[in-house]
Amino acid sequence: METFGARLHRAVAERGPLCVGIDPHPGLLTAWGLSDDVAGLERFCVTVVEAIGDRVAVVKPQSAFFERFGARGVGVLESTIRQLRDFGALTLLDVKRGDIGSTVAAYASAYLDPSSPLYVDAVTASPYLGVGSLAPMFSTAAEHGGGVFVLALTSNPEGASVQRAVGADGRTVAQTVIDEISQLNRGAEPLGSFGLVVGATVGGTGHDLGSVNGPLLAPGLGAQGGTPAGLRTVFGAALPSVLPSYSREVLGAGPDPADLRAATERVLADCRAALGAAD
Ligand SMILES: O=c1ccn([C@@H]2O[C@H](COP(=O)(O)O)[C@@H](O)[C@H]2O)c(=O)[nH]1
Repeated sequence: METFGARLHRAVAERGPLCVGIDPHPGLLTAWGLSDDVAGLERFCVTVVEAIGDRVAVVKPQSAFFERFGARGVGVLESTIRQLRDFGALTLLDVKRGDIGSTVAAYASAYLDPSSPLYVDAVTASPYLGVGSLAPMFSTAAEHGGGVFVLALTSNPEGASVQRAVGADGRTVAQTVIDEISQLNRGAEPLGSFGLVVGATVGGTGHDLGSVNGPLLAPGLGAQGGTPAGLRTVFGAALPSVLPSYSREVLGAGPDPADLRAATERVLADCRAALGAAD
């Protein structure tokens, strides 16, 4: 079975270093001329998937925007995930789960077990009950070729007070997370399956990302003010492992599929240039 790291490595080589988020904000539904209900949600998602699902390496639905419509919204999430798979995109569900280990095991079944209706290639996870509490996600991901992206240095300004707090061993909370994930990826080729979330907005933080050997998801580009040119300051030598992620910057170009594709091509070209990736 091919690991998530290997599948991601191949997808990025084929389609380029880009993740596009599906974040159906109420304001975007309105701007697209859609109703702020399940029918509008469904039309929004089908439009995005049909426009860019066959050309982006990773697509990241944001669970919150589906959950706000209850069971029917989650139904749309399920069908969106299935359609993305049919279009050949890797699916990363941004759901930021974390809990005590026995509950994390249930989250792992929900998202990383291929028999689940919400099965995706990878999820985001929160480490604030301890990275070790996420062990059931790591083991389920490893068993089924999935991936987990753990929050390290988030793009929002409030994150720093927790993530950059210094522990008794002199390391920040974020560096502890980085080091534990690096350990999980040790020896993996061509890339580990366990990633980190590091916002494109955080600037130079002095954290050592050089040994992660896994993907570094960089949200915060575009709408939150992060720029591809700024990625070098954030990631330094780890730049080749960065997976830049945009949501509103691309989605705001809709609803015309040609405009969504043009926005995707534009940000991809910017990211390739910033990462020094080949066309
Ligand atoms: O540190 C983080 C972690 C996750 N996100 C999520 O990414 C998108 C960003 O959307 P934009 O429209 O491109 O700002 C959104 O789903 C966040 O929940 C993040 O922004 N920062």
